[in-house]
Amino acid sequence: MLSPFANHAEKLKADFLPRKHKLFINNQWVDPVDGGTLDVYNPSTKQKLATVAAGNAKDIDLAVKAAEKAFHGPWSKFTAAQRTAIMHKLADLMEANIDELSTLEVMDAGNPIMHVRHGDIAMAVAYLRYYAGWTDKLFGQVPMSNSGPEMLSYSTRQPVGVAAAITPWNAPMILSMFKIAPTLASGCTFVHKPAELAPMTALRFCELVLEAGIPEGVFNVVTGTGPEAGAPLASHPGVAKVGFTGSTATGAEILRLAAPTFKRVTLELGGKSPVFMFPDCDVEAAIAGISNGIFYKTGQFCAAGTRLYIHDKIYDKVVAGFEKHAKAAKVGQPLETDTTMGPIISQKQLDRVTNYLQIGRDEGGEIVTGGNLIPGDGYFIEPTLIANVDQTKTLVKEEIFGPVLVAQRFTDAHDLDTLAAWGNDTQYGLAARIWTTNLRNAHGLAARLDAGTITINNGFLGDLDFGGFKSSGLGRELGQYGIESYLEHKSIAVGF
Ligand SMILES: NC(=O)C1=CN([C@@H]2O[C@H](COP(=O)(O)OP(=O)(O)OC[C@H]3O[C@@H](n4cnc5c(N)ncnc54)[C@H](OP(=O)(O)O)[C@@H]3O)[C@@H](O)[C@H]2O)C=CC1
Ligand SMILES: CCCCCC/C=C/C(=O)O
Repeated sequence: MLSPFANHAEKLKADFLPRKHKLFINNQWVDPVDGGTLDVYNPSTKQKLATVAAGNAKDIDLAVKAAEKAFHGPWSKFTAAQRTAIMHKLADLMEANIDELSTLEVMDAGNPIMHVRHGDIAMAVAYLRYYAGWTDKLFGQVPMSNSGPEMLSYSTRQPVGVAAAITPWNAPMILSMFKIAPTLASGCTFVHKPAELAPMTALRFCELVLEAGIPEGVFNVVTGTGPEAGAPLASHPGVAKVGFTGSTATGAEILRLAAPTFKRVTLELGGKSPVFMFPDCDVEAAIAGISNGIFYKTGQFCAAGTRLYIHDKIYDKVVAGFEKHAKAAKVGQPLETDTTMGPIISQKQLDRVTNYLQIGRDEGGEIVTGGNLIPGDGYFIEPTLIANVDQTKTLVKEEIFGPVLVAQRFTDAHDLDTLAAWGNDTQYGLAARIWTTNLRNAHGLAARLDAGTITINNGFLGDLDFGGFKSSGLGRELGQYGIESYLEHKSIAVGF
């Protein structure tokens, strides 16, 4: 069946993709100073998609200087209402181009079109509009004075300055938007280093920025590698804030790079999120939840529920149910609208997943379903469930970042403290999922778990902020907390 998105793919192949892609600095498309390039590949075909510029420290310096100038330029005179209006205009442009943007992101990152079109990109538009509503709600305070009527104290908030974003390949547009929207709402300016494996929507987005009329220097994109472009951005003295999503190891490096100039840093890092399934839960809903949760982005999702703790009474039913969903899943070309799961992003990531599967086997794990590569053009692998594991096993502790679940049993003999201790027994604390209709189990376990986002009878994310405990990160994105790190607080005391 020809995908209704195929015409967008053809148009992109004929026009946007073959262009000489440059860096976007000061509202201009510019060549990188040293002229480097990087090839970008489609993970579902292994074919070259495009060639982009490989920026380095010199280009980062130009971009940060443009952003610094813009921070003090016309952008600083924009009223809150004007920032709101321009953000809505950008959101309108995203909506007008949503099928094309979604198709481009699918070709670049490999996630299924229906997830990208109706999930990632639609949500990115929603987050842009959400933060457009925050521009005039960034209040300071006026306390009752401790010093009596002789003094008036008040606080104000102001944008921190240049905000850098360093983003990964698994959800390129939405993870960028987690940073773009609060940047624009707060009045900061922006320099973005997208992932070298999937930078194409970040570049197409710059054209919408131009069309929306965002002033020069406010929004800049430097493509390139982590060490060559990401590191100089994270350490640049002109940058006030770094928002990073990616691996825990690189997050630690970002903190180190940002420390000498005391940048505000938010990190959204890895996860190994537990899923607790109690016998009183809606078992079919829970099976659908764990299945969709691991099909989503082929398990390359930081908050994926990957460690199952299933009550003995429903264990066999859940495992059989997942197997049925896994066998029925359509793993394949992500531009086809009935595709359930796309490819892994690259050979390196596929090797990482298969290496973990081998470790799982070597440590005595039983592959209940999946475990095999799927022959074809891209980096495809079956959704996999591994049983016969316990807390000591590598696959229960480490982030795999692929479509792999590990399952363990619990019984009535295990109390909430024991379950929470298992849940908390990793370096991570990003998300946790609880399936039960018992209020005591639901809220009692949620209270005991160290995780930034806990869902109860819902397998995805919540409506509030997003971020993690422990090695899963620092700070929060989204919601009210998500804009805090883009603002400084200033306390002013007036004597009479
Ligand atoms: N939390 C999440 O959502 C994600 C977690 N991961 C985890 O990370 C593992 C490895 O993936 P990987 O792509 O290497 O993730 P990284 O954390 O290395 O990459 C994320 C971003 O950081 C950049 N980067 C890399 N090194 C540096 C550096 N020294 N200074 C500044 N920026 C840098 C990358 O650039 P470049 O693209 O050039 O590498 C990319 O833009 C995955 O298997 C998964 O476990 C990965 C992606 C997302
Ligand atoms: C439709 C909402 C998608 C949210 C994706 C968030 C991804 C996070 C990550 O993997 O870091």
